[in-house]
Amino acid sequence: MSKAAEIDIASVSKIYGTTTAVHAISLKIPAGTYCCLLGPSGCGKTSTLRMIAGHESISSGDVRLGNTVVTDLPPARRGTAMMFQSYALFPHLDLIDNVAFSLKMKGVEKDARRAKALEMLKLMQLEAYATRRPAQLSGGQQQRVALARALITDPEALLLDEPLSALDPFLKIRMRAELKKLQTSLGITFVHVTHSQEEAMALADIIVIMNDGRIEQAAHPRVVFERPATAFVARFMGDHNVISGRVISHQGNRLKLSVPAGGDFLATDVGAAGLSDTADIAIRTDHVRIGAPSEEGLGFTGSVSNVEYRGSSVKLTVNGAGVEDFTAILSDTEFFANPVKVGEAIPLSWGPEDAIVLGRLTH
Ligand SMILES: Nc1ncnc2c1ncn2[C@@H]1O[C@H](COP(=O)(O)OP(=O)(O)OP(=O)(O)O)[C@@H](O)[C@H]1O
Repeated sequence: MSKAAEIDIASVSKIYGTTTAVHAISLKIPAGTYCCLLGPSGCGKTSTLRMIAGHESISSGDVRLGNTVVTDLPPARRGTAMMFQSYALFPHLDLIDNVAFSLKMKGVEKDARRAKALEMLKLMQLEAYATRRPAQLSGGQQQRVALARALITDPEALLLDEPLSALDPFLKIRMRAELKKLQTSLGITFVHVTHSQEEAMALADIIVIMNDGRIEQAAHPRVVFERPATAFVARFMGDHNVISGRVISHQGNRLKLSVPAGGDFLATDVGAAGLSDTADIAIRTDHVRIGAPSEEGLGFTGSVSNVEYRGSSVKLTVNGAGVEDFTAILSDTEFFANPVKVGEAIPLSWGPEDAIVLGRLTH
């Protein structure tokens, strides 16, 4: 019953006056995918979403939905529905009529559209409020009405602009699960703009990480986490130590990096890099252990500058070998078996597969 559509974004740019907000991005979002556009404020996520929706003109390039080029189509003829961050509900209508509104415009008969609207409200756990007006709801409830209203049009793709940002933390997590369940049961393509790494990791089949109007990486969350493509992705997703230095040797898939006034580090080149005489490597914080390395370059000795207890884990910050604020996340069991203190000098190490060479975007 679902009618999902692939979204094909081909060399799409957005220029506002003298600002290029989106630089010729290309991306294919397969039909039925939950896609999160993730990145810092101003990176071009919302502009990209609004160009897919048709609420913003496309400066150059094309957007295709299924087999249709929608670049010049108005929003209502694209087969997409957008859920806005500002809920845009009608203040004088009750929830049922708000949600049923687009069906009314399509000429759907009253009982049928009200029944469908009530079904959508039930999906959002709002049936008890069906006869209220939007002003009698909390912000979070209003947002769920907006979601119900977008979905009632039976879109091929639902576009969501920061849909969870107005909700309190508990509701946010509950609604996050609801969104995923909804997307899975409807089977349609969701494109969801978010600032939150955690939200994107929890929801997405594809995370698209944007920076300064460009796509740094588009991949499954596990790939993004395990194989960040660039230093930006590794830093933005967190849980990696990113070290920059000068390349002193590169043999097979093994690279040796020298940090100015510091130590040498080994990393595995997984093929992403277009290497120059400098390189960035990423080391997973949760794969670092206290202890001497098995091989020179797979660890260093440094001074503990901070110890942070996190319940099931402990976060250590260590300075040494020319690296500031190197992070190691140890399990609580591991840490408390041999606790260390601030100011102590400790050896840290990791395995050859835990340090990878990062690529760089060529613009
Ligand atoms: N209507 C506009 N006129 C001029 N510049 C704009 C306009 N809309 C956005 N921009 C600029 O384009 C860039 C990208 O904005 P966009 O809203 O797409 O980013 P974003 O990643 O969604 O940011 P946020 O997370 O803060 O919403 C920013 O530099 C922004 O200032």
